[in-house]
Amino acid sequence: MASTVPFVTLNNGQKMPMLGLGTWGSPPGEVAQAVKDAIDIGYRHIDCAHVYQNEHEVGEGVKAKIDEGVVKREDLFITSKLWNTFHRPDLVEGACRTTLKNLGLDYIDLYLIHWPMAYREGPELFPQDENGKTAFSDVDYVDTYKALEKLVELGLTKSIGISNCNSKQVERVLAAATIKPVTNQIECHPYLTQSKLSPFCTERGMIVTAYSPLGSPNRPWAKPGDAQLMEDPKIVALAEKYNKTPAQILIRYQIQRGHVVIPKSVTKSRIASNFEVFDFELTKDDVAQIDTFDCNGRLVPITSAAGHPYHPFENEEF
Ligand SMILES: NC(=O)C1=CN([C@@H]2O[C@H](COP(=O)(O)OP(=O)(O)OC[C@H]3O[C@@H](n4cnc5c(N)ncnc54)[C@H](OP(=O)(O)O)[C@@H]3O)[C@@H](O)[C@H]2O)C=CC1
Ligand SMILES: O=C1CO[C@H](CO)[C@@H](O)[C@@H]1O
Repeated sequence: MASTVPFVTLNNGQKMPMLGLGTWGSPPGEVAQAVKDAIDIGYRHIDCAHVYQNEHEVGEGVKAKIDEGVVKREDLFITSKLWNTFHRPDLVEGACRTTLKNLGLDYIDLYLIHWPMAYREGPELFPQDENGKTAFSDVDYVDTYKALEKLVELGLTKSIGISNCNSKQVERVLAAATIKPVTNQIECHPYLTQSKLSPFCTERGMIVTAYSPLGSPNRPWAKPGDAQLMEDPKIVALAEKYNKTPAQILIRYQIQRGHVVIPKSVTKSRIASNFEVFDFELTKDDVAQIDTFDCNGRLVPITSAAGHPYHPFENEEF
């Protein structure tokens, strides 16, 4: 029998498992099996997105485990995200229904605005102008958020939230929200600890979901010679101290900060070992030491959207 994961209670009372399976870059032909393995191991939370272009296969994995009777739909917490080309309020419901169709579900548990920047509406996920630059749209993410609220009323998603929003953007959404965002899903790991944005969100009743917690070694723009978080001697030393793997230290670090964490893997042994993080505790001093590794080392800077008026990491306070 698989072990269970602790939950956080969201600001609407919904329970969210603190550990989930990431699916960005999980390839066709592998991701359905990864989802099935994860559910067998005990994962109950899957992080998806339309732009990952694999929701159909994620859904196959989920369906297989529901059909086998391993889990019921209500045991699972499935997140998806609205891509940047669907921010115009009249496109939001259709985009969510497409995701539901791909996943083979009647509802999702959480729907996020993936980024605050809107891109030109149309069939391409990464539209470009005549100069090869990302083509923007001027839709305000607050208007998009108001359209997400309607999805809750329609029963298409239980909760809604935001992703990649800086503190000013969080404030703007909160000021307009009738239904509060439950989370801000943001990059978080020892090289980018989010020491200001994390408490800023939690003080406002929003959970932080930490993405790229292992340092996203397979991000497509990684260059040879880039620092590898899991190979950092300071993390390796902590792993040796606790007789754990570097990945387990990095996942546990997030959990002890009260963050939800969504490491990605398509490797069964790693999916399993990444789950073995509830049988040990980092000392307060070790958490504080990891906090000092921050070097503003952002791994997902979305430079392709440079110059967008809503780019969250340009001229941000935090
Ligand atoms: N909201 C947003 O804008 C974003 C959200 N995300 C979400 O967060 C998830 C996680 O972030 P992501 O950037 O994918 O990166 P992670 O930090 O989770 O790293 C994933 C990589 O680490 C490898 N890995 C996993 N476990 C281990 C292990 N125990 N030992 C060694 N290597 C390991 C995986 O390899 P392998 O699969 O081959 O085992 C994969 O290459 C995403 O998949 C996505 O769901 C991510 C980025 C942006
Ligand atoms: O979640 C993410 C990973 O994939 C996207 C691009 O393909 C990123 O923009 C995004 O942050």
